[in-house]
Amino acid sequence: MAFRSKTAAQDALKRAVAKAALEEIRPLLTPETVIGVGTGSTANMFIDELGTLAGTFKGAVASSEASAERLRGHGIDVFDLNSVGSMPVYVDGADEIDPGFAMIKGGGAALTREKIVAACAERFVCIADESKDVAVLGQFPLPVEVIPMARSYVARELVKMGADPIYRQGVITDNGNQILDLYDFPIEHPVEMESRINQLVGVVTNGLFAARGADVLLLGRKDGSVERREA
Ligand SMILES: O=C[C@H](O)[C@H](O)[C@H](O)COP(=O)(O)O
Repeated sequence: MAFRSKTAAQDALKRAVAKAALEEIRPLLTPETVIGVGTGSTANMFIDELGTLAGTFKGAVASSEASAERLRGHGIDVFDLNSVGSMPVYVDGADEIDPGFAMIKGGGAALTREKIVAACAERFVCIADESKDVAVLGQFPLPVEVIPMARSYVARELVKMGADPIYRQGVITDNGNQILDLYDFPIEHPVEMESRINQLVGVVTNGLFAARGADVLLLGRKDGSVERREA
């Protein structure tokens, strides 16, 4: 998976929130601490910052093979989630976040592992540039990870729910599954919609992180500042 930002200016905002995230979690890091680490261009910048503290904490659980590789490249030990108990914090980006701290994630197809690792963390720190800050979720297409043989069935069911699912061709998730993206699908009630879509047979999970949203948002502003919001 290659993650790129559209502009150098956007990269600067992501770098600023990545640095802010490191300061946010620094007090939690002890030689016994394992933290959860997300996926994407913003998470990559966080991993690069985290690399400066490699050796001062135990390690990380990664939400994708790509992040695991990057963590190891910085000398950070990567643990299987099954060998780790609760983690104090999970740090990850988002494709959109609303005022209630519900998010759309999965633009990089890592949604399922992200949701699992986030579920095991006491706090979710979302790191994002201000373009991700929206009043209503759904401008960004909502990803739905499906078991390959169920793709057409799930797509038909999603159409009945008023969505316009598009198969993300050529993309296989780290779990060996496929992605349907729901375009032009404004989401007024994210908790209900997350649950409704997840109940379709063949859906592994969807990219709404609403029942378990973020706890802290670090938002990079165009003026170079980082705004901190807490749920
Ligand atoms: O599957 C990818 C993840 O959900 C990312 O956290 C999300 O797409 C945001 O990525 P980026 O930081 O590259 O905008």
